[in-house]
This record gives sequence, structure tokens and C-alpha cells, in this order.
Amino acid sequence: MSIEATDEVLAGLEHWRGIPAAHQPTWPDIEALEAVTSELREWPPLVFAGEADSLRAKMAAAARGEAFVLQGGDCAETFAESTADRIRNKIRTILQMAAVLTYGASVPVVKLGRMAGQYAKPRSSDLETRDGVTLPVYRGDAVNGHAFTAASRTPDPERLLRAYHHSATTINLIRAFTQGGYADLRLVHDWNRGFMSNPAYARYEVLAGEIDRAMRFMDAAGVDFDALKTVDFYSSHEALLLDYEAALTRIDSRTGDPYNTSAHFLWIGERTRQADGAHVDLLSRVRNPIGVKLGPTTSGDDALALMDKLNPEGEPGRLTFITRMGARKIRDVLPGLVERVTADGRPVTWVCDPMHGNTITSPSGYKTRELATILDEVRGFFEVHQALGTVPGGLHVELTGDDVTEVLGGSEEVDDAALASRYETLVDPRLNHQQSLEMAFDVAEMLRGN
Ligand SMILES: O=C[C@H](O)[C@H](O)COP(=O)(O)O
Ligand SMILES: C=C(OP(=O)(O)O)C(=O)O
Ligand SMILES: [Mn+2]
Repeated sequence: MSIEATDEVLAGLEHWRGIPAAHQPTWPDIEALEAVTSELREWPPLVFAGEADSLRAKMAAAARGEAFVLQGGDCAETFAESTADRIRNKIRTILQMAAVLTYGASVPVVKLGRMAGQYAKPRSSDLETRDGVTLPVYRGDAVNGHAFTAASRTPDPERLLRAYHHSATTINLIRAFTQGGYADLRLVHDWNRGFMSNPAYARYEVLAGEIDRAMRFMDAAGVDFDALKTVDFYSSHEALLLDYEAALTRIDSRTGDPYNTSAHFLWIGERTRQADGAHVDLLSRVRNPIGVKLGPTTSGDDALALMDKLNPEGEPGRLTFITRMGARKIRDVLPGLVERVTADGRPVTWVCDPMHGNTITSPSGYKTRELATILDEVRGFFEVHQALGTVPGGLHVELTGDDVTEVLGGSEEVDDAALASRYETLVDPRLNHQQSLEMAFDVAEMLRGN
């Protein structure tokens, strides 16, 4: 039997249209946009409501300290790079990190890709000027092209259809890799052994040796590794383009409740988190687990207003606060926020994004971040939660599985001169494969209280 949504629920899903929405593209042809969204409404969901429900339960476990969330992927996915190799490398990196963190945390790691839909970006400025020529800024492949020409930078709603297709092929490959044997723990462990064979990482030898012994113990004790071959791997992106997100919002026939079927987990960005804003309104009406980015200016009242809107009943796992304070501020700003939220009593899952508060311009002019500063914010996150007796529930990272040079530092040091050699991101700098694994070893030590 299929349960239909009530008229009130259906009307509610249109409510955001009456509220000004920040960071939406100026589409030149509204009729073309409407034609695209009507088409999208007819296309199949990319994820299923039941999967979003199981992720919600896992996010709830992370809030209680019974799991740890690892959310990672590009700042902005691109159509050109949604290739099998790039996707596989990202999945492999996240699985490698997860294996190390599982050992460090002694709890399951909830794996969430910033993948299969991360195609739209909020930007600081609407315009970009190069050599005296001013054009609209690049807003992600779902909106316009990165090439600096008027034609490419004009928002084109047909790109929403391409974003859907690239999301579908990406999630298809994610499902194939994570259900088809590629996630075999023995294989993942061997990849990490390869990483450790580089003398640059000698300082992680003790931890790596322990993991190795744990694997041999499991083997000797008769653990069925074949049964561990498949892992749950969820998709997520910033719910920014409301026309797209609304078109992928569907009624779950099991319950009559709306779900956003463009991804398992959606988050609201720092720039669009106004409690009375259109983004919060639309996401308040779907049942998926939801995140909100909280920057250093977030007040306790802001956080409580978001809880009132997005999780009034205090359902476990429904709401994640992804803090991105900056390494210099986190120890000052986070405690007050955590105390206010904790005093309220409704649960939230606390996740640390150590990327977005630590962006700098290098002397040679690249938008970059330093690995040491990123790790310092994660350390601050753990310190604050440990001091307050609350739970550091996870990590949110911009990373790639490739050997790019976008973030400074690491044991195989990337310096300012090296940034030019493989700086490929179109928006924010990502940890490369080695830096990501180094972070995992470092955070595993933090999780164990070292
Ligand atoms: O990913 C986050 C933001 O979209 C990004 O940092 C904005 O970058 P900008 O300040 O270059 O516009
Ligand atoms: C836009 C992003 O972050 P924030 O909203 O925290 O600035 C992002 O995660 O890429
Ligand atoms: Mn970013």
C-alpha cells in the first residue's frame, strides 16, 4: 500500500518559494529553468528513503560516541573529473582513512562522501575580474562553466540535468565499489601498509604496527573477512540550489513523508543557515539527516533557533552541527556554543570541519591551507569536547584521492613553490591522498587520547 502526503505537507514543500533565498544563480531564462525542473521531477530518486533512515540512526550513534563520522570529498566536484579513476581514488582514500580511524576510535566509522552531487558553490563575490574583464563568478558545474568567457560563465539550467546524471553515475560506482569487494578490509589494510612503507611517515609506526597486530589477531581468531567485504557508504552535498533540491524532494510511499532524494545527507552552508531563510525552510520539511555549518560568529541563540526549526522534537541523528571556527578561534568560541546546546537537552551530532576556517593566501597567491593548522583545529575540537564531557562525533574534510598540491605542509612537504605543480581545484584547496592518510593517523591518535 502506498501512503500519500497530506495537502498540508505538499503545500509546505512550496513554502520556501515565498522566502528570499541567498546564493541562488541569476538564471537568465526562467522558462528554461522551469522546463528543466519539471523534467527533473519526473526522474527517479538517486537514493532511497530507507537508506536515509539508516544513516540517521548511525548519526545518532555518533552523537552518543558509539560511532565516528568521516565526511570527505571535493570542495566542488566537476563533470570533467567524475571519471572512474578519480572516483575510485576518492573512495579508496576515505576507506583507508576510515580503517585507521576505526582502530583509533574503537567504534564504527560512518562513511559519507562529499560526492555524487557536490556541484554548486556559494561564493564571496558575485563577480570575478581578470585583466580588466569582469564576468559572473564560477558557482559550480551545476550552474556555469569555469572557463573565463561570458558564454561559459552565464548560468545554464541544462547543467542541472547534467549534475543529476553525473550524480547518478557517481553513486552507481560508489555502490559498485563498496558492495562488490573493493572495500575488503584486508585490501584496505594493504594499501595503508603501502603508505607506511614511506620513511616520511615513520612517526606513525607504533600505531601502524598495532593495527597490523590487530588484523593478524582477527585472522587467527577466525574472523570472517569475506563478511566484512561490503561497507555502507553514503552520499552528501550542500543543499544550495533550491530549485534542484525541491525537484528531487519526493514522498516516501511507505510513510507519506517527504525526503530529499538527491543525497542521503544534506547540509546547509555557513552562508545560508539563517533560521528564517529559504534553505532552512525547505530542509526542515524533509526527513533526511541534516547538517548545518556553524562558523565563528554563530551565537547560542542562532544554534537554538536552528534546532527549533530543524529538529523541534529532538530526534536523535536528525541534526548535525558541523563547526568550522578556525584553529585560532575554536578553543574560545566552541565551548559556549556546546554548553548552550547541551543545556537545551535535544541531541546534536558534533562534527569538525577544520578546512573552511583556515583558508589563507600563500605568498605566491594561491588560495591554500596549512595541514598543521587544520590539525590544530581538530585538536582544539577534541580538547573542547573532552573538557565539557560532550562527544566529538566526526570529521568533515575537503580531500581528493590524487596527488594534487593544494594544501601546504605534510611530511612529504608541499611548500609555496610546489603549489603551482598540481593545483587543480576550482574552488577550495583539498588534502591530497598522502595528506589525508596522515590526517587519519594523527586524528586516530587524538581519538585515543594521545
Ligand atoms: O567552499 C566554500 C566556499 O564556497 C568557498 O570557500 C568560497 O570561496 P570564495 O571566497 O573564493 O568565493
Ligand atoms: C561552502 C562550504 O563551507 P562553508 O559553508 O562552511 O563555508 C563548503 O563546505 O565547501
Ligand atoms: Mn569548500
